[in-house]
Amino acid sequence: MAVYTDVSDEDIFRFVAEYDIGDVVSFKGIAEGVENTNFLLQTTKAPFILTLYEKRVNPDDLPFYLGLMDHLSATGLNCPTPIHGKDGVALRRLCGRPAAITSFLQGMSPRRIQPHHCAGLGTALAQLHTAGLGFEMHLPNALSVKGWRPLFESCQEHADDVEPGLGKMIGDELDYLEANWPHALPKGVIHADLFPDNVFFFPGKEDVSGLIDFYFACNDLLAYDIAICMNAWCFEPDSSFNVTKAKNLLSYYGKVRGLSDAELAALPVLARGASLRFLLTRLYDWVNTPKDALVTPKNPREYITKLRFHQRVENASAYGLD
Ligand SMILES: Nc1ncnc2c1ncn2[C@@H]1O[C@H](COP(=O)(O)OP(=O)(O)O)[C@@H](O)[C@H]1O
Ligand SMILES: N[C@@H](CCOP(=O)(O)O)C(=O)O
Repeated sequence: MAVYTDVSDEDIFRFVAEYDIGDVVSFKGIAEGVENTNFLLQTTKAPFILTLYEKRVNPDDLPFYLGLMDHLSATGLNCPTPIHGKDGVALRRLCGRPAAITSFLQGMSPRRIQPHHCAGLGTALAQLHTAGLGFEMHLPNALSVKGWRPLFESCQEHADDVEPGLGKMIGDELDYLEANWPHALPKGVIHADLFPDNVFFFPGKEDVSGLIDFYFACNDLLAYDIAICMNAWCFEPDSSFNVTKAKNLLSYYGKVRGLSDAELAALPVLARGASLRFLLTRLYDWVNTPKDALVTPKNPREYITKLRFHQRVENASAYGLD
């Protein structure tokens, strides 16, 4: 349950009066999500999402996230549009926290991922990367290769509690990635957390209906975002890699934004990096989340398996490309 901050009826009536979005009809907490507090807000005009930004989001980064959603919406990408108050301001405060209202997106995240979902994802991801090229603000990725070692050092002593030998495995992998990271690949705005829960489809339709949760978005290598998606979408529940899903993701991406030979060649190392990034944040949460916390931490072991798979990959043909 991710409602960390309680908002009273009086608070919400007062807050909504600062906008031109009609009157409150209903207002309820959303259980899904882990980072922020989200409410579904129905007014006399439309449904909206109200988000209160919790401790893990750096308030200094919020103008980037909201500005990016404004920018992407203006290009026609279907993502939450920040709603500006009567004074023109989108980022406000509610119950002591930074807060914003965004448009509500119709659609559902897929429960059982099928190969056609990965095709739709590939198209949507390339459209996002292309649309992001015109966005002028800049936010470096705090969770890219430079950030991984300090993150590991903050939880290293507990790594072997998750799996014996994990500390050494991560240390060796960090050495490899720091020496081989492909810094010169094309850069731009990436979503950086485009897991199935952040991608909506209409039932029975192949195209993505919308993308949400831009609160890890940043500037980094575009192909690194593809590697994150490959990990999140192309492994089966039994941990096997589904090459058809990967092929769909990569080939539909390539129809919108062509991938260079250098990007394709770098996919195995990028996929190793993407595995390590989520292994580390999950390991950190695993050892730092109190037993009675509202949200159950995600299992780091899933990303140990994914990392091992990519360590054995020699080139991008393992991902279904000729
Ligand atoms: N703009 C939106 N339109 C529709 N539903 C949304 C929107 N934003 C968030 N949600 C709902 O709220 C849930 C949590 O949102 P998310 O941004 O993933 O939270 P967190 O950042 O805390 O992980 C989503 O799974 C979705 O059900
Ligand atoms: N996708 C991350 C956790 C972040 O979750 P989200 O609800 O903000 O998308 C993971 O799987 O480790």
